[in-house]
Amino acid sequence: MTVSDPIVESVITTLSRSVREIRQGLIGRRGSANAENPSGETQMEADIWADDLLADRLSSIDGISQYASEERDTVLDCGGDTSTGDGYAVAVDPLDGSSNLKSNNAMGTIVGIYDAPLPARGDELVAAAYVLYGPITTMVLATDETVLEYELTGGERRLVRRDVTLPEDPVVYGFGGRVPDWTDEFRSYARAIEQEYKLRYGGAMIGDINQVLTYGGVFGYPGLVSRPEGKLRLQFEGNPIGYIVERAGGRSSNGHQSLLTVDPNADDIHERTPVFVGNDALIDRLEAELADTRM
Ligand SMILES: O=P(O)(O)OC[C@H]1O[C@](O)(COP(=O)(O)O)[C@@H](O)[C@@H]1O
Ligand SMILES: [Mg+2]
Ligand SMILES: [Mg+2]
Repeated sequence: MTVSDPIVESVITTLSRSVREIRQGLIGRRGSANAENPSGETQMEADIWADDLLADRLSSIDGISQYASEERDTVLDCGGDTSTGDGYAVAVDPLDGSSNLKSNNAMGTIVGIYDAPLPARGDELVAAAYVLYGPITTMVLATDETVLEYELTGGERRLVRRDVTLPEDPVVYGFGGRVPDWTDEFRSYARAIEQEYKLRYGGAMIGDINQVLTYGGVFGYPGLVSRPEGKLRLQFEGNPIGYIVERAGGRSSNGHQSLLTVDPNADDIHERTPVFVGNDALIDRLEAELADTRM
């Protein structure tokens, strides 16, 4: 099944065709690159390699005017002018959860396609997708029309689920950050959720989000006492995941409002944000618990 927007279709086709190579290329690149990304995190060899590969391929697509990623300081200009509506901007987390390379656990790739120059609000997304490198490789793609799940084999994508929707009865939860570093308000929310649902936390957001989309529930990486802005990045992680979960009938939040309505810091493409996504009722409860912490 192809997407009606030809630029989005080109990005998704290019991503699908690159995934086998990325997966194969992880072998031999599990070590640290002895370098830091702009967020100050140690980069793995595979982070840099996957970023170069995706930058090269996505930036050469007709209609893509900007490429940005977690692994590079600045936005890459690819021709065209996003501000005049001439082309889309792609924001990429080339490998999500790359610290899982060491222990050989799940990882992902995230792509947000914005109809605005970066950094942009999440409601400027026209599509977002993630690839999950699990026992099999799958991709979830959200557009304004629907959410689709594909299996990726041999460079091709095979539709396995149409109109992906969060199940109504939530089952799982997963929260990041060390418990002593949680705020009192978030801890109180987490304690209640723990009594009701099953813990699923794998150290790669994409793996955990895919569980939420499959079983229903809530994923969160909260603001911490030591780092109120949290860990995840708005442009590369929060917005695309918020868009996918909202399109699938759930909600996203930074603790107080939908991630898609947050005005980005124009000077910081790597801005971090608390991220919460999941079933409506669970995000409502979270926002009620955090209401008094609004700045
Ligand atoms: O190790 P922690 O603190 O649990 O953090 C895990 C979180 O950080 C991330 O790995 C951040 O993403 P990157 O690996 O792309 O930097 C998320 O995928 C995951 O949810
Ligand atoms: Mg990530
Ligand atoms: Mg990453």
